[in-house]
Amino acid sequence: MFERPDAGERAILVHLNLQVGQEDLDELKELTKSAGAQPIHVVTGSRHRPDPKYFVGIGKLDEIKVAVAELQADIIIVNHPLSPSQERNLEKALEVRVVDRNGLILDIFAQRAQTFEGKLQVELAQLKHLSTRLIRGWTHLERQKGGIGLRGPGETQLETDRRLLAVRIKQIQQRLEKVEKQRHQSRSKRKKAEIPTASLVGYTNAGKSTLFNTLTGAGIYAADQLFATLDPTLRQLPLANGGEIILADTVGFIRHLPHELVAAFRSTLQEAAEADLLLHVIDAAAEDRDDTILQVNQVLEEIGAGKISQLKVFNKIDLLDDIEPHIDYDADGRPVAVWISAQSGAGCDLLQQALSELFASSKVIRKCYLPAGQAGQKAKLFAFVRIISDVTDDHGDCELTIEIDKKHLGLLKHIRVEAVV
Ligand SMILES: Nc1nc2c(ncn2[C@@H]2O[C@H](COP(=O)(O)OP(=O)(O)OP(=O)(O)O)[C@@H](O)[C@H]2O)c(=O)[nH]1
Repeated sequence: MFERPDAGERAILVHLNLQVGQEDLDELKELTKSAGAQPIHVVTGSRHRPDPKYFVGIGKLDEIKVAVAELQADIIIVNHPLSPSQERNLEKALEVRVVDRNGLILDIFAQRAQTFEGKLQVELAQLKHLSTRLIRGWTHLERQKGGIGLRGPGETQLETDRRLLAVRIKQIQQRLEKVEKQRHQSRSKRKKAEIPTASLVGYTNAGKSTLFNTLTGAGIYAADQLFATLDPTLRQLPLANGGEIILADTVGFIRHLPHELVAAFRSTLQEAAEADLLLHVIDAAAEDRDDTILQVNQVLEEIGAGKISQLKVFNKIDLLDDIEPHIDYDADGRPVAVWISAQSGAGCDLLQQALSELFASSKVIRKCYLPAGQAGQKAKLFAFVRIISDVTDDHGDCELTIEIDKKHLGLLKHIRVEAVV
């Protein structure tokens, strides 16, 4: 497993201007801090194409070597994906640990994951990342083995490591399958109960968890670090119109989220893909605000959630001078954006109002069958529903077509009911 950087680990960042696959240097600094390390120096350069052996050129390698010695760096973080052999060659040449951008993001995810499922997902992604980096003489698994019965007779170090990895990967996959099944079941139950779901999505650090907490009063971990949330958390949220929805907090998005992570978090992201509404939380004060909106929409496309309707939530307006909380409506009078501060709570009542408006049409038509002798049930129903038709036959059995608010559907649970489209 990865050893994660201890707090304050001194990191030199390496960032090249390449013709393709350009990454953002400021974001790398934020990611480094999120991992608990301290960016002490940046080495930049330009290359037409990465060097196959070291990723950087020989001249740049020397420059990094000098910086490592002078600044007593503990780790090099390269702002690009490295091949396993490039990572190894760099470590050998520089004699410090080298992590690429994907490894860094995996490390942050590993530190943040809080629930059982999140931890399993991260471990799986890490092991897969590691399995591509196993070579003869590689001793990262040294700590994990050595237990009696763990090493087979005549196995080389590499074979043992490979075998242990494969066993662990399989174990985790099996456990994840179980958890995913449970999540699927709980989603189907919610669907059956016709409780609409809204998922909070947004660029990492936009303020999703803070908003989730403000709206639902839950004590979820929110920190000024990227990716504070890795596990979706579900809460019931009563609306101003008397209805209710399920609110789901999801993992923070980021540009070029490593593919192994998208795969690892498939079930978590599925929560967003199956929502009735996406609350797209945006840091209104961020300089690259429009770009983050595009990046999030791109990830949503990738996970099959591109067509779900969105309510944009422009957050952190307390950091802007001239914006008061308000709702933006489209030409049809449908709320499309709400401007709020999740931290101070300003505008959260407007967000509630917008949600009530969006979920206002919660009435459904149902056909119910009441056997004779259940007049009491009928009287109860009359108080909550609009009766569209009421036919009683010779035996006293009754067939009713009713319009009922989704939130009162529970009243029908002891009666035979058919959905009427
Ligand atoms: N000034 C200000 N800061 C806010 C507001 N809302 C959230 N923050 C801060 O922004 C930072 C990120 O908030 P989170 O709620 O953790 O963000 P997130 O989108 O859940 O982050 P990830 O888990 O990384 O996806 C924290 O330091 C919050 O205190 C706000 O309305 N105003």
